[in-house]
Amino acid sequence: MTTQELIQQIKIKKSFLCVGLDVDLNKIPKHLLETEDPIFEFNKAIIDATHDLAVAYKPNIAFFEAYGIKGWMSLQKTINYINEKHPNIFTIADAKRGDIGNTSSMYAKAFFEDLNFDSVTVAPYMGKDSVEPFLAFENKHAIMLALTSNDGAFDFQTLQVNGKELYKQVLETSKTWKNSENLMYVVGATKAEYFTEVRKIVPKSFLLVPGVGAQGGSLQEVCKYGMNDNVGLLINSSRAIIYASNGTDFADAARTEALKMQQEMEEIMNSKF
Ligand SMILES: O=C(O)c1cc(=O)[nH]c(=O)n1[C@@H]1O[C@H](COP(=O)(O)O)[C@@H](O)[C@H]1O
Repeated sequence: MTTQELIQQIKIKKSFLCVGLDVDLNKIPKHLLETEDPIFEFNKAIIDATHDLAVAYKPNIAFFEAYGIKGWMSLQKTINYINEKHPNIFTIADAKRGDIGNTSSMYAKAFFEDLNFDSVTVAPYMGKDSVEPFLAFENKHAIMLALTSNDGAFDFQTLQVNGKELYKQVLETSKTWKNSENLMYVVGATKAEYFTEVRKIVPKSFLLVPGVGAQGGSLQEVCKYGMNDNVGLLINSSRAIIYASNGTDFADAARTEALKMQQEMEEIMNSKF
């Protein structure tokens, strides 16, 4: 999907919500465990209940890999279901990859060619040649960790390097890489006070923002400092939406939570544009 198409969808749906698919068999409703593929059945129900309210889905690959070959097959069924039923929805493989060039090329093939995701999350620690292979695909995007939502973000990302905080250096350097227009960045909602600085360096880029809901970040604060003229934000919520209920009403409960977020987003968009 192109960035322009994503912007279009945000305008049509009045939403910049990304629903995170972090499926844990210990948390899903018990009746689904009797089906042949509980992870897929869970995802399918969540997607059916929220697709008109969300512009993106983010399966977190760890939650599939944890179940071995079966989990990987559930992932494939999930991405195929989204691509076939809802081709206008932006898909994110949250895999946080990045390795020497030839290895990164294979990771990129796995997520872009085999599974046909629109984007994959990558870690910047190994530098240019570990990220550029993900940028070589037309209409595909690498979403690079810049300032993450967890407490450990302060271990390295905010340390001073060359007289500035490391995350700023990461953002600046990445802009010099080949096909950098295919880059988006992760900035955690729990770090709302940093968005002004981030926007000084990457005013136009899309930011994937996890950390609202279960991690306590504020949608209003993020939008205040992080929104640009095209919205430029994908706000992810995983647990607060998908585990709103663990009863047979789980999909309806997920829809209610997603609707609350979408309505808040619509209000923000109406007041800003
Ligand atoms: O790359 C991510 O998506 C990510 C980066 C980050 O800084 N913090 C973060 O929480 N995430 C992911 O975003 C999701 C957040 O889930 P909830 O806290 O349940 O909404 C998880 O899949 C995390 O792995």
